[in-house]
Amino acid sequence: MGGKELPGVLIFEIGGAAGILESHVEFLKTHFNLITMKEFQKSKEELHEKIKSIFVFDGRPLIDRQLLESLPNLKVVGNSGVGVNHLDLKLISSFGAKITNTPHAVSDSTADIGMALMLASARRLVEGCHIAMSPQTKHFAVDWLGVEVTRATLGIIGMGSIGYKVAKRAKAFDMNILYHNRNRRKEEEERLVGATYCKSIEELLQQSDFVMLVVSLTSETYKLIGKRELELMKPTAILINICRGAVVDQDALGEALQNGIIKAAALDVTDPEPLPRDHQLLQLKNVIITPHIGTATVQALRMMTEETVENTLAVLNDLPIPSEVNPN
Ligand SMILES: O=CC(=O)O
Repeated sequence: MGGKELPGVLIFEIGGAAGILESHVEFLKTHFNLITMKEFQKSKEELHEKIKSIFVFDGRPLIDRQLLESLPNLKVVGNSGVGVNHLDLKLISSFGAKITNTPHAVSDSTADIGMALMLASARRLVEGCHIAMSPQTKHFAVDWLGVEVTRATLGIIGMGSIGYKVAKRAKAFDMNILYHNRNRRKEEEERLVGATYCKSIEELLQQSDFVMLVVSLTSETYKLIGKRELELMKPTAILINICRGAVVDQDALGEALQNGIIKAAALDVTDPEPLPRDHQLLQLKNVIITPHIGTATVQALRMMTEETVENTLAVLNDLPIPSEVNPN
């Protein structure tokens, strides 16, 4: 006779850019009855009632009131990734569903991208690459110099799990580490030996050679770095953003880069993504932009899926939830 029915999980699709990886499907199917948005849209209420969870990957499926109203037994929305700014947390929790995310899975890969962008910008890797690979190049004439990250001062804004992993990596480069966080992180300071807490962002901005943004996007961090903050930075400083584009006032950043207020910027995130093709940041030589690839590794994706499964099973089985997001 048939065994216990697996809980239904709504997913956007299998494969494609915002879909569950084909290679993860077998593992997921051992725990859940996966229902794609296409199947869901064609289905009747009976199937809606089976859905206990939604897996959100790369911001999809979009969760609005209409979708929530059609899922009477929804218990949990499991976001793959740490940032949840694309979810209406209050709305979801008003339907009695919990929200989870995957902070552990993403921290190494995102910290790696932070270091990669910092090094690439400091050593002008992208410009160098174009010269070395251009069909026009006859000999290597490079009329600029990079700067070294070794022994430079790195200011990290946001000392969560990603900020901490960045700091650990920066230690290996003998960098002097400053950090700002809403709350001082004494435990991290002890483990990092020598990392200095800056109570004010201003102090960090004034002293840093590299400023790395690693905060969540909230109403408090929206355009946290604007004209005033950029003007506090050294003219030789480089800004690296690996969290969310809207943490920076991009118009002010474009102006600052054009007018020599800061030296360069390296961004894995922009607002919107991608930027309109005529955006001023795309015209500047002292900017590197990557297409939000902080978590785009084989390992991170596998761990994100595993962490989402653990969170979801914990909610469904009334067990302690490893990573629950507070809707407030
Ligand atoms: O952007 C990536 C994440 O939020 O994990």
